[in-house]
Amino acid sequence: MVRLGPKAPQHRKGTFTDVPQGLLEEISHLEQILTVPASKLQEITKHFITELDKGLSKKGGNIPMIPGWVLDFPTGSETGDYLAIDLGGTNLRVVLVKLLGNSKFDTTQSKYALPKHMRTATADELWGFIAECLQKFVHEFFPEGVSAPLPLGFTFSYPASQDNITQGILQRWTKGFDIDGVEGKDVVPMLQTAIEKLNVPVKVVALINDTTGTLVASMYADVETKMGLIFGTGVNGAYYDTCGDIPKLEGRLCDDVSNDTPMAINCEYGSFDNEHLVLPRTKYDLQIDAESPRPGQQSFEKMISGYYLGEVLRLILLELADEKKLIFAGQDLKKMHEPFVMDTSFPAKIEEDPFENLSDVQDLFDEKLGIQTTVPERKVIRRLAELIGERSSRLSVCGIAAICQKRGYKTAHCAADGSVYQKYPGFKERAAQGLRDIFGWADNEEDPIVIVPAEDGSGVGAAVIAALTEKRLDQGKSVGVKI
Ligand SMILES: Nc1ncnc2c1ncn2[C@@H]1O[C@H](COP(=O)(O)OP(=O)(O)O)[C@@H](O)[C@H]1O
Ligand SMILES: O=P(O)(O)OC[C@H]1O[C@@H](O)[C@H](O)[C@@H](O)[C@@H]1O
Repeated sequence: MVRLGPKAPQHRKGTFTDVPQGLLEEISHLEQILTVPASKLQEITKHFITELDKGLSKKGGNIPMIPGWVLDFPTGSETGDYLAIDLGGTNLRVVLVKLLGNSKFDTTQSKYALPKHMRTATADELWGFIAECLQKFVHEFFPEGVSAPLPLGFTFSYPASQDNITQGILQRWTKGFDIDGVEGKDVVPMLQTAIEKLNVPVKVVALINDTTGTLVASMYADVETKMGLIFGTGVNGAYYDTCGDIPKLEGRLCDDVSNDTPMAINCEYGSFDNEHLVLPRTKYDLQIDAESPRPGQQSFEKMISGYYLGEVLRLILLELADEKKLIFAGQDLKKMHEPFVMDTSFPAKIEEDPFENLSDVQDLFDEKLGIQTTVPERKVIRRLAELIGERSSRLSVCGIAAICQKRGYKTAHCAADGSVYQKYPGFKERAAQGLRDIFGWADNEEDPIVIVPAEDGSGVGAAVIAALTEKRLDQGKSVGVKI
């Protein structure tokens, strides 16, 4: 049988014969609560579809389903020079995009790690940090200065409501952010003020979510693109609906917009199942939620995204060591008690260890946590990382399947970005298997719906959306609700 598309990763060949019975029993319990069978994926997807519809209704629901005011498909012939910034959960990027037309583009970019304290800094510190990064970038790449302010596409990777493309009212912080004075406010004037304070010749012309940018950038380069996806610090999906299928926009659209006018939707589906009806949450997920700055929010994201995967592993290991005294006897666990001390590269590196004695895992725990591990303990650590990684990959595709079934896509290129998609070992193969388990495709055929690497959504996507917006404004067309 020839199976096309990625295959599930090879499990370790080693055995668990040297693992003590008590620990074996714990592992089999954890395998039970962390494994998501095909039937469960199908049940979750079914509920996901009703939640997507609810988000577009007048009444609303758990999933925000934010109209992104991108009312045209990219043609691939957009041209011009645009600046873009991308405020993600881990990094700030500044990108200069030259749209060359013919689906081609050239980018120049700089990446600035968000200072660790930024999640709980003041609003002025946040906007000031971004304006300074912009100032450095413009000084470096435009040393002679500019004749007119550079148009900027501002990619803001948080749920922001928009009545038009140059507005973004932050609904709530996610990914552990908790900065006062921003929620409920329009972030565009805040950034523009900070830019003007430093006399940086830049004007914000569009506010974009990174996932909408991913959708548009990928469609600019590949017309088969049906959705943009982020599996990074956070998780999200974006796709094009049509204005006539968005009940909550009824009576709010301008005359130049008809029922079949496309509308990019920033789903913000990290909040899926905040009512806890279908997701198989464990006590570790409940603890992460309770201890987060926004308990009760982003239930789906907290089970699967980059910001949290290492934390799930840490909580389980801590329970096995501290409470059950089954591992790390006599070790100093002080470091391991630090919340979020394990970022997602931790389980990723554990799953990547190619050695049967897991010597890379030994080094990781020794260097990062000061913990000496035995071979049986490392085998348990490895199995836990596999369970957490596989659960994330499989749950992650429920949003993809729900959008495809809602829109009736029989085939699709689903453009994905983010470090978990790009770097987490086995994510791609496990995600592809999850889609097969949901759709039950025949074994001897190519997968009709595939996850493909996205184009640079927060850079090129922001530039293409800025170009589409400028074109609409030049034609006197609307880019927001009826005033
Ligand atoms: N090797 C890795 N494998 C999987 N995830 C990783 C790896 N290294 C870092 N990460 C996670 O990826 C997330 C950063 O995602 P990325 O998409 O690069 O940034 P952003 O979310 O700011 O756009 C962080 O949560 C980090 O824990
Ligand atoms: O690119 P990042 O930082 O991983 O963000 C992914 C998603 O993270 C979610 O928490 C945000 O609400 C979304 O707006 C965002 O798209």
